[in-house]
Amino acid sequence: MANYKVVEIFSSINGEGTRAGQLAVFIRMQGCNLNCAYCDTKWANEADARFRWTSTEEIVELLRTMEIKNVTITGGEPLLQENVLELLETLAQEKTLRVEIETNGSVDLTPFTEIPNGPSFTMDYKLPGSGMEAQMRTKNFALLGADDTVKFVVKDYTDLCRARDVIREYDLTEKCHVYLSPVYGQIELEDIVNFMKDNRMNDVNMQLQMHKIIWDSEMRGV
Ligand SMILES: C[S@@+](CC[C@H](N)C(=O)[O-])C[C@H]1O[C@@H](n2cnc3c(N)ncnc32)[C@H](O)[C@@H]1O
Ligand SMILES: Nc1nc2[nH]cc(C(=O)O)c2c(=O)[nH]1
Ligand code: SF4
Ligand SMILES: [Mg+2]
Repeated sequence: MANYKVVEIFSSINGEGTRAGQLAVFIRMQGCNLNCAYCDTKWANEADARFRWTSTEEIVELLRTMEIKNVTITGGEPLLQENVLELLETLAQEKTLRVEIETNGSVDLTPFTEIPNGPSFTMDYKLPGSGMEAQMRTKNFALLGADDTVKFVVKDYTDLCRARDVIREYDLTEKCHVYLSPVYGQIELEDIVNFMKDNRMNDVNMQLQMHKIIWDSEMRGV
């Protein structure tokens, strides 16, 4: 069976997404193909980041003992782990779990969206402020459904305008959940609200990362 490069596993409340505020187990995988200017987990992306090879069975066993329904697989970029499809297929058979993937928008979601009882996806669309927009795979939008989310992490006015235009161009609010989230500490929060009002951004959710409010913003494992 397969092993994965896991840099941390912890339980907390989910600080982001449609299940924000609910207990969740986080499985953070090592490594990423992007290098977003604002990334808050750069430490996990380094090639020499300390990871533990963790098997599918170990993960299933741990989740059973933790008795927490929500599982968020994140990173780094979790969908780049070799054999991660096996992990997702195995977790799909654990009927009590609700699995969510945080993914960076550059990875083809096709094989992962075909899993019966598979996970839900929170896919970032990386905006100009990240420096990574050229890597975005907009074909993924067609694969997303009502349980999935497209998330825009915004740094400034240019990012807000681009997010608005992408939401409109692909009619995202008709397909899935849509979130706007500030790059932590880099944009006035009320500017986001005013932009949403000015642009009549109905069906879009603004969201703050709750864990960075509850704990120190640099804290790991929360
Ligand atoms: C660390 S990433 C890992 C998953 C995947 N690589 C991705 O980018 O979606 C998890 C989420 O945190 C967000 N994020 C990273 N750094 C952030 C920051 N400084 N402020 C707000 N959100 C941030 C990302 O945009 C993404 O939505
Ligand atoms: N509490 C908490 N909630 C989260 N939701 C998404 C996270 C992530 O890093 O992907 C995260 C995280 O790191 N901590
Ligand atoms: S894609 Fe995600 S993990 Fe990778 S650099 Fe960007 S925010 Fe960080
Ligand atoms: Mg995080």
